[in-house]
Amino acid sequence: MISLHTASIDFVAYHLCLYIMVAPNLSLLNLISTLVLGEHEGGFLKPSTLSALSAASSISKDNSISILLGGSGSDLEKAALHAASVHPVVSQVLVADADILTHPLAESWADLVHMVQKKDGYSYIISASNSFGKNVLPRAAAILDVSPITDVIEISETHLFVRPIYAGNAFCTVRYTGSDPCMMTIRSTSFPSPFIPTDVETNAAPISQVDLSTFNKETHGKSRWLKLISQETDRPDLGNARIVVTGGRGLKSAENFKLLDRLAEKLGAAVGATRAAVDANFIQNDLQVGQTGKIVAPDLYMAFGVSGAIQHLAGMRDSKVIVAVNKDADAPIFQVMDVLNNFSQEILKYEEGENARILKMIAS
Ligand SMILES: Cc1cc2nc3c(=O)[nH]c(=O)nc-3n(C[C@H](O)[C@H](O)[C@H](O)COP(=O)(O)OP(=O)(O)OC[C@H]3O[C@@H](n4cnc5c(N)ncnc54)[C@H](O)[C@@H]3O)c2cc1C
Repeated sequence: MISLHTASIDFVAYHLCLYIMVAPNLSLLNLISTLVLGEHEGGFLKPSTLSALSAASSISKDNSISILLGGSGSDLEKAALHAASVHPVVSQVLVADADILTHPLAESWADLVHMVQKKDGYSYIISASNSFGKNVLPRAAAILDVSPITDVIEISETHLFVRPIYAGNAFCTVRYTGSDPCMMTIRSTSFPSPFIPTDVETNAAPISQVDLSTFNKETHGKSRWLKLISQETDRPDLGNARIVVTGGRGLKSAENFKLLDRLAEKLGAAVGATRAAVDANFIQNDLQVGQTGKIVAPDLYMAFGVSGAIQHLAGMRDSKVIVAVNKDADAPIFQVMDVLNNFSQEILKYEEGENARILKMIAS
């Protein structure tokens, strides 16, 4: 039985009335909240997650941003501390401590995202457009019954986004009209992170554990983590390198590709390749740049024996300065290059800025 005292009815009526008067103005309060799917390695957030944060912070300055981290052990704890202090835009860090979340398996991660969203009701869920985000986010979106927007390169308004189509040959402006959450993957190269860690003591965001009591680890058996095969290298990561030297089929052999290695060594650059070079076994496929490879936007991109097919340009056309070395004057790469293959002459002409210094260094 429910019995309400008249005074309490007055109290409820008063507050209901107050709510109705205030409700139309709720939009002015701008209650935007964003969940960023965080990746970490060695106890630090990966640069791709910093870019996702940068994108989240560009939605609105009143955005309350949470980072979701998964995994276990000391790496997770350290990464949570890093996330909490990486920048004041981070409002909280959510930590899901479970072994199954250590690896980027889509089934378990998508279930986690679904669970967190059901509890906290975010307006946006953002991930970098890399193998992790491309794997997890669409699956989570399907479970949440919303349509994700992929490869966002610009956030024009809170629900207006720009993304490339036709392998980067056209840009499409998309308005999201669906219900919350608006889910998107962003191109890291379009949201460079200006974040530097803040003072851990004074600016750390709160860290909370995600309640995993309803997270059924047994239902995630459709895929299984086997192992990670990675090459130990001192070179910068292809996706984040400031300089990339790329070889195409024009290099003609794996032996000639080693010349690129030596150049990359000298410049502190990453080596890239075209699909034709990969298919010809000149180099391993994780170095492929392009539509079906990595997307890069370094300060300097040097293409040796690369024709410049649209599928390749899709992965590198946002590079700041493009140098092309090719014997065919009609090669499409010359439509996007800044410096011609007649090296030494052009280097002399190219007088300005940091890139000129780099080019002169190559020439010497
Ligand atoms: C669905 C799809 C996805 C694809 N995804 C990608 C992708 O992600 N990345 C990618 O790169 N490609 C991709 N491709 C392949 C792409 O279409 C091209 O085939 C490929 O990029 C060509 O590579 P290339 O420039 O090395 O080879 P080629 O087109 O054979 O060009 C070789 C170039 O070397 C030059 N050359 C030859 N000898 C010399 C010399 N001695 N000195 C200087 N220059 C010389 C030639 O003039 C020529 O321009 C994709 C294709 C499809 C259909």
